[in-house]
Order: sequence, then C-alpha cells, then structure tokens
Amino acid sequence: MTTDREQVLEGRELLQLYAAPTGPTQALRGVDVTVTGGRISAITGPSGSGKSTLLAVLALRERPAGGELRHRGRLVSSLTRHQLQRLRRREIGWVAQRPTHSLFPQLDARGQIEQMARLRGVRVDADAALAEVELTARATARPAVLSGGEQQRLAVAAAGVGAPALLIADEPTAELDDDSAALVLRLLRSRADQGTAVVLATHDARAVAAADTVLRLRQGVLSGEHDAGQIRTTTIDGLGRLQLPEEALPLFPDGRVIVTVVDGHVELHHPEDPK
Ligand SMILES: Nc1ncnc2c1ncn2[C@@H]1O[C@H](COP(=O)(O)OP(=O)(O)OP(=O)(O)O)[C@@H](O)[C@H]1O
Repeated sequence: MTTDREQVLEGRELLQLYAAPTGPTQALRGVDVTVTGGRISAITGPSGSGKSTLLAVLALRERPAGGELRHRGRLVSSLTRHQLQRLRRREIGWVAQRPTHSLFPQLDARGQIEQMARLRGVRVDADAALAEVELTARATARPAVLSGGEQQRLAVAAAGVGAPALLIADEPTAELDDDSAALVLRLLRSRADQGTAVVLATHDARAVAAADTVLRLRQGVLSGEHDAGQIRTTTIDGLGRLQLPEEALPLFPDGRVIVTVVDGHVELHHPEDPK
C-alpha cells in the first residue's frame, strides 16, 4: 500500500517509438507526467494519440525510448530485470484493454483473486473481493465462460487486490453498461481512497467524470491537465509554443490569434474580436 498523495511515478520528457513500414512512429513525444497516490487520473485523447503506450510505460511494461521515469524517486532505468519484475508483481495492478489478457485462463474467479494476493504477498478475503464487483455467483467460473462485463469487473477486482501502489487500467469501462461501469468506478475509487494511484485511459464520459485529474493526449503530446473540471496546466515547449486545449480550438477556426501580454498574464483573442 502507498501513502495518500505520495508521488508514485514521475515521468519527464517520455518518448516512445515503434517501428512502422514508413519509418518509426513517435507514439510519445516528450510527455511530463506525475502520478500521485489517492487519486484517479484519466488519460483521454483521440484514437492513436498514445494513451495505451503511456499506460504501458507507466505500468513498467515497456521501457521508454527516451526521457526519465522515476518510481518513488528511483530511476526505473537503473532497476535490474529482477527488481522490475518484483515491482510489477507486488505494486502494480494492470488491466489490459482486453480484460482476459490480464486474467489467468485456467483459474476461476475466486482463484484469480487468491493468486493475485499470493503474488502480492497480501492476505485478502476473496469472497468480499468478488462481492464488491457482484461476482459472488460466478466465483467458480473461469474467464472463458464469463460475459465481457463480468471479465472486466473480475480483472479490475483482481488488479486492485491489496490496494497496490499503482492500478493502471486501459479503457476499463468501455464495453460496460451503466451498472457494471458504476461497480468498476466504485472499486477504483475505493482503491484510491486506500492510497492507490489509479490511472486509466478512457474515452468514456462516465470514467472521466469519476476522475480527479484528466490528462489530455494529442499525437503523443500532453496537451492539457484538468483538475476537477478546471484547466490547470498546458505545455509550453522550448520555443515558447503553447498547445491549446481542444475545446478552445473552435474559438480560432482560421488558426489566427492576437496575443497580448497584460498585467502579467496572456490574453488570446480572435483577430476580429480584439477587445
Ligand atoms: N506495438 C506497436 N507497434 C507499432 N506501432 C504501435 C504499437 N503500439 C502503438 N503503435 C502506434 O503508436 C501510436 C499510439 O498508439 P496507442 O495505442 O498508444 O494509442 P491510443 O491512444 O491508445 O489509441 P486507441 O484509443 O485507439 O487505443 C499509434 O500511431 C499506433 O499505431
């Protein structure tokens, strides 16, 4: 378990590249991110903007091609393979976009919870964990015979066993009806209340509404961070270029803007509405 409001991960200038037939794809292009215990952070952005890539890097499943990632102050790149494996097993819950990818195919629902507890070295009441996501009646069912919604609820419950330091979930509510989505979001909130840093990638307004912080990715760049519905930060690069939040773009449909520095702050106006 982690302490509430502890900085669990800090990423600076994170880069990720993938090989593609037309040359390398830059999936992350200099992302700064801080992940804090006790909070739910939602990463949003269009398809292909780098959400899953960022999650994989934060979950220590992929090494970034560049930049610096620290786990509780310690450089992740300095960890041995064994240390990384142990960290992932003990402290990081992972829910893949396809929930079956984060479940053991041969274990029933209760077995998933028990196995996760063994791996994490924690004791857990498996029946209570299943009840939390309304899977009591499915305790002896394996993932293959569960519905998509049941698989998702089970994957989130298993990932949250023992309130790990980090719980990372890729689109955990995407395929869920309102009742199942509410169960999943309630479980995520409950882990956050226990100190877990919860990070999700999502397109789902229900999940965004449940988050404490919303990070918006566009083309591998973090274009804004919103806290409880308010914009707090956006990125200014080394050349002084600023990326506006997507919702501001319709204000400047022709891409032209008048910039004035007034009394220590900056105002942006449409050229035909210079005020
Ligand atoms: N393993 C990979 N090999 C090659 N290219 C990849 C790989 N994974 C991701 N990419 C590319 O990197 C970019 C970011 O992909 P990513 O899956 O992180 O986006 P996303 O925001 O999660 O998208 P979606 O919402 O569709 O899941 C895309 O251009 C994608 O095609």
